[in-house]
Amino acid sequence: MPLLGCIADDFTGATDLANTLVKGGMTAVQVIGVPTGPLPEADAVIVALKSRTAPVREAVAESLAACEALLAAGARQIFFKYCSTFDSTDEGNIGPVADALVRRLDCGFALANPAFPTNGRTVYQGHLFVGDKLLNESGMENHPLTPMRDANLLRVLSRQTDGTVGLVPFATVEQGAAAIRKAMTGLKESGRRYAIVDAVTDAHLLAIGEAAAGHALITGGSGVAMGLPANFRAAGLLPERGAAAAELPPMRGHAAVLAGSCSRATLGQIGYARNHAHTLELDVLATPDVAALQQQALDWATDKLGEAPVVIAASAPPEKVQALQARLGRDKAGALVEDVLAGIAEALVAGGVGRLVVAGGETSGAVVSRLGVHSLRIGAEIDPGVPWTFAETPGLHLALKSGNFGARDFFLKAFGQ
Ligand SMILES: Nc1ncnc2c1ncn2[C@@H]1O[C@H](COP(=O)(O)OP(=O)(O)OP(=O)(O)O)[C@@H](O)[C@H]1O
Ligand SMILES: O=C(O)[C@@H](O)C(=O)CO
Repeated sequence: MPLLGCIADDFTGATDLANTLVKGGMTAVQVIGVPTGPLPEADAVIVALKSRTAPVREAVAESLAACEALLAAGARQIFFKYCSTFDSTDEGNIGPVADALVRRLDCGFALANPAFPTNGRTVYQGHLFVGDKLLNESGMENHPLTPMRDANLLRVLSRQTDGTVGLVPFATVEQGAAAIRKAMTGLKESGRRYAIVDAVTDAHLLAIGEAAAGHALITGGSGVAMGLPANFRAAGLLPERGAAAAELPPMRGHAAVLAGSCSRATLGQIGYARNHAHTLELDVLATPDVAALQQQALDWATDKLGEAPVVIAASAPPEKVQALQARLGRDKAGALVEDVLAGIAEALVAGGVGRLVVAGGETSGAVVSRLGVHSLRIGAEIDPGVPWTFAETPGLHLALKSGNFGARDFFLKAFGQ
């Protein structure tokens, strides 16, 4: 029976959350899509959806179905995981999904906190920063699917919900769990449905987690989950598991990287790989043809597969992404690239790749679905927010890298190179 039931709006976000929980000593399994059968045994079950950019009704329906499955399995608390850069549009999907979960759980209130200080995401006076930049000046304003042009999370969330949004400010968070709990209760009693809670350090996140021990629903990035294992331990529900929580079978097979993220971090990692690994950059704008791009990649990779990774990227800088979107439309452009990379993944795995890194949440969703992966067991962390995972079917080690995560050498470091 899971202690914590999680609903993640994309696949890399799901592994990021699972990673945090495993580091906190919980076992965690990521289930792909709304579960249809019994849930796997783990302290935390994370249902990974591809709902971040889905139509609102679909995102809400799938999230509610996931919630039902988690509650039916006995989950004591529900966690709605979204991106640490609050990726969404004015239509949703963070607000509508959170609204539906608040109603389903009849809790009237939930905190909202995307902070992840280790990866540079902090929230101060309700404003989200990426490193030393406001969200809307961080590169996220150019995101292909969810451009973020406002750093004020009270405003951003207010546009997506029919409820109201309050703030638990830095000065309160600094005072610790009791003060945060009191402030959240006050906001709930005054009719606020959400509280954006400031957090600049991990200590803040631990205090927020402690303050939310009794909450039916928590919403946020993986950071705010840091404090949750301690709550279950304090309640006598979670034994000490230590490193055993992160054990995976031994790695085997060739190594490969597929990149579909166009984030600054991923573009930097591709730049590094260009000089340190076999790297192919597909020009989707020049050849917007799924079969031709797949053939090009597979012909190129065939004599290069081995211990060292081959890196295949469709990623492009903002002007090229915009040009393809102008030609095909935003969704079609994204879907075409996802289709290309999913097909390449399928052929690479059939050709002996057993260790695969995928960069980008939407991209990971497309690849994992194509490979017929049902669930992922979470292993050790490579870089903050990105663990190795193991998929029993088809017997593959996968690392699903959030677009903006990982050091410049991530694509080599993942394989110990
Ligand atoms: N050259 C390109 N032109 C247009 N769209 C592209 C191109 N390359 C990739 N894309 C699309 O951009 C989108 C990138 O989203 P994805 O979620 O994979 O990355 P991300 O948003 O950086 O990662 P994360 O969600 O983990 O933060 C995908 O839909 C992908 O297909
Ligand atoms: O929170 C994050 O930044 C990531 O886990 C993510 O959701 C990227 O898609």
